[in-house]
Amino acid sequence: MELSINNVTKRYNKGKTTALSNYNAELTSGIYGILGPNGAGKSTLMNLITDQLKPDEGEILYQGQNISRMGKSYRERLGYMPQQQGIYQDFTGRRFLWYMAALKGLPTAKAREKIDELLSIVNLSKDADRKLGTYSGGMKQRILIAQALLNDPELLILDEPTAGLDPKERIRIRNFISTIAMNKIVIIATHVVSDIEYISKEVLLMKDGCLIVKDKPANILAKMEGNVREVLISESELPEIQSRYKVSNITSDADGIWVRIVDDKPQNKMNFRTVKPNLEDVYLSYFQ
Ligand SMILES: Nc1ncnc2c1ncn2[C@@H]1O[C@H](COP(=O)(O)OP(=O)(O)OP(=O)(O)O)[C@@H](O)[C@H]1O
Repeated sequence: MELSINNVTKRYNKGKTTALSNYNAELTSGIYGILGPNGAGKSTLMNLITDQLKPDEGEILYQGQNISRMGKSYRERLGYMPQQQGIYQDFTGRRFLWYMAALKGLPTAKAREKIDELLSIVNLSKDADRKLGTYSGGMKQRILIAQALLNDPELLILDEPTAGLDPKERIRIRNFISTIAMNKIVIIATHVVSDIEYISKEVLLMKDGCLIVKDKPANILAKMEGNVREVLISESELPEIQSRYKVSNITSDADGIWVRIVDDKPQNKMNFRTVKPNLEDVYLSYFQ
């Protein structure tokens, strides 16, 4: 399986806004985390990969073929979970999956088998006959993932799969995604670092429509080694630290306030100690 994004540029507003600029990436099976702040171009990239938008320049190839020319044979291989918008509140979970199976053209016998299997995988068998309007945020996200899996996709696109969820639900969704990712290209767009930190084969950092980093999380973290520090300070020192450094975390305990900063050469006499970087630190160093 191979998805190639070749020199793709996408503009809006009659060319005045460049949402994606000369984007290049090769993706093979595994989980890819696309990380970037609001407006970085993640949704534009998702819409291009799902062939809902056409590039102004460049092309996207799946197994060497231009996806725009593959039409139905591409859609049959694609599963897409869009950002959660008004989902059919009066449908039960099961009816929603039947409806989506019909839209995807699944034969009835295959749909029946698949719907039961997926309801069980996303742990909604017991709630399948309740209306979606009564589902929690996490249950809605899980039924949306289930619909994206109805056609056994080779390519699974998840746009902000944990939006609006509490930390417990977020962990559950993240673990769930990593269990269904076998033999697929899974692309997760998010601005929540913890969604992808431990499950991604590669992380793609996006800024202003450009791909600025594409690498394994371990390699990205290795490059930050030595640049993340902690220091114990008193409350009165906090404003100066905050104005001088990129602060990635503040915690207080009985001894004072622990501040975590990202900086390669802190110009301060304080007792900084070097700590192991995490992806939050990386995100901060690029996006603050
Ligand atoms: N339909 C549109 N018309 C005009 N400009 C658009 C349109 N869609 C997106 N843009 C602009 O393109 C840029 C990239 O937007 P995009 O929605 O792809 O970013 P994003 O990373 O998905 O952001 P978010 O995390 O907020 O969803 C932004 O400057 C945005 O304002």
